[in-house]
Amino acid sequence: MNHYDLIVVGSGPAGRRAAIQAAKLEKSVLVIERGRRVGGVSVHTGTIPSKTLRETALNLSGWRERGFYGQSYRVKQDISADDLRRRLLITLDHEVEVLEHQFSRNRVQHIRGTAKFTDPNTLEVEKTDGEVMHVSATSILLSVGTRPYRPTNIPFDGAAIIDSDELLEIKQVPRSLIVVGAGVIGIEYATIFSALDTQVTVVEPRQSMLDFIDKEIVEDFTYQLRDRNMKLIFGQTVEKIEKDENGKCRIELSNHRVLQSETVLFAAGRMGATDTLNLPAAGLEADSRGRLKVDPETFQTSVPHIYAAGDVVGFPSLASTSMEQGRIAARHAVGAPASEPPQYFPYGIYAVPEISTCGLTEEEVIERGIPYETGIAHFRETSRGHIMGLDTGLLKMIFSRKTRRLLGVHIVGEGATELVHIGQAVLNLKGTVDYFVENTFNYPTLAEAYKIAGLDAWNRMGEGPKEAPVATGESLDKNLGVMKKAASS
Ligand SMILES: Cc1cc2nc3c(=O)[nH]c(=O)nc-3n(C[C@H](O)[C@H](O)[C@H](O)COP(=O)(O)OP(=O)(O)OC[C@H]3O[C@@H](n4cnc5c(N)ncnc54)[C@H](O)[C@@H]3O)c2cc1C
Ligand SMILES: NC(=O)c1ccc[n+]([C@@H]2O[C@H](COP(=O)([O-])OP(=O)(O)OC[C@H]3O[C@@H](n4cnc5c(N)ncnc54)[C@H](O)[C@@H]3O)[C@@H](O)[C@H]2O)c1
Repeated sequence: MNHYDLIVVGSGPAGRRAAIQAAKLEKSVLVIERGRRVGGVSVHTGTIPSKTLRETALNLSGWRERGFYGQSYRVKQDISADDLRRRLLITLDHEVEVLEHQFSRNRVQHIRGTAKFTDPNTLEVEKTDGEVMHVSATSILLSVGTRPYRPTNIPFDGAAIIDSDELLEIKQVPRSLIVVGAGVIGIEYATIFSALDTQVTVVEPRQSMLDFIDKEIVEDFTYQLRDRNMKLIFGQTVEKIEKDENGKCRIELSNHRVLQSETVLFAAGRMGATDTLNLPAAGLEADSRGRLKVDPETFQTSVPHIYAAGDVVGFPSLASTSMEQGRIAARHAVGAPASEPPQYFPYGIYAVPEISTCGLTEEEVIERGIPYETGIAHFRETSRGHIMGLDTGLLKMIFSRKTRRLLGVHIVGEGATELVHIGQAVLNLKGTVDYFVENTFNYPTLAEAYKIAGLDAWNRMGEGPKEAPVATGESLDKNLGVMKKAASS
């Protein structure tokens, strides 16, 4: 039986970053992946496919040019599911190739098979041809990710009633789509298909959506969706989903309203993929959603040499944060602990339009009793916005009145997920409103919105002391706190 310094189960963002980190520290590393190709949910059914689909939909539909040429403008008249898939396959191939090359040049071994514990240091790997092998390690990282939540009362058929994995295999772009669940996955796909002129209805049991995002941004976003005829139904649960005699999906809501559509996307959350790991053999137990509890600093489970990172440990469940968690876990496992991560990480929602945010929301600032001022810029106020034909897009910054420090940046609109990093840098470097007022930005750019929003806030805050004091008593550790809290919850 081969023994390794570190065995990583799952080759998604957490697993791959952990494996390469440990290999760079000259440790022997084995990655076990049950999927046909390495990359995890992120590469095969999650982040990369959904973002590629979004980019293809926006390009082929001519969405970005409609500000100039009108709502009926299209680059390609009839967009088929094959059109959407073609680019997907090329992107995925490239991603896998890059990853395999990274593994080989860093001497990370990887095998295909499903891993399960036989004891706390040994895993049995069942390969696809039925062959079974055993491997052991000094440390083990579980980065097994999640799969879509599929309740038994939903009659999934892989064609008309589908989850987010199956969406990538649809045969045609539906004329009408009901999305159940207004979480990040539901909203991203709902708005992507709406950009393809599919008639989209979203059903969400809660009274609102995306509650972790600044309310003003969600309101602007919601207005834009309704303005283009998307139907958003809040506060209603789905009682029944069935197919009628014409093959149409029929959905009954708790208020007895009946909706019909060609396709239903059920996107009501995900479950940790821990069921096949035989956790009891390692002395571990998952929660009711299949997730593992870890020490938020080190990502160790209750069995100290077994680590868990990525979506399997819960919120924020992002590829970006998963990679960082994997790196921290691997460093700890091989005796080279990482330093504490910066306070803030960004959150990007690749809906149409994009939303991105970093730091505290206005609601959180109020809750903490921090005296504050906001600065707002509309993209239509920027010259770049005029050139691009943008009539929507909003950037909002929140500053402490006491210390002048930036507390949060929130953006909805074109390029939000890229633009947010300027605000993130200022936040983590503890910058103030004066940074935006005193620095020159490239012109014409959308980044100019930072200048406009900074000036907007500054006009109400007035001149500050030459050396702005560093914040005291304003704990700005929301993001880090969230990452730690989630890992320990
Ligand atoms: C539709 C969608 C869109 C998303 N968009 C974004 C986005 O835009 N930005 C972002 O940051 N995040 C996004 N995410 C989230 C992101 O994909 C996840 O946070 C990320 O993939 C989690 O990485 P992970 O390392 O935990 O493992 P995963 O990527 O989930 O991979 C886990 C791997 O483990 C393997 N595995 C499981 N059990 C076993 C076993 N017993 N033996 C061997 N192998 C096993 C699985 O086959 C899988 O390949 C999206 C997710 C979805 C579903
Ligand atoms: N851009 C990104 O970073 C990105 C994109 C997609 C997914 N993700 C990650 O993937 C994770 C999973 O996303 P998700 O959207 O599946 O989950 P989620 O938990 O974010 O959202 C699920 C939604 O479904 C609703 N819901 C729950 N039970 C329901 C039911 N029975 N019927 C109808 N609605 C129900 C919930 O109220 C919630 O609004 C997220 O945590 C997210 O971080 C990230």
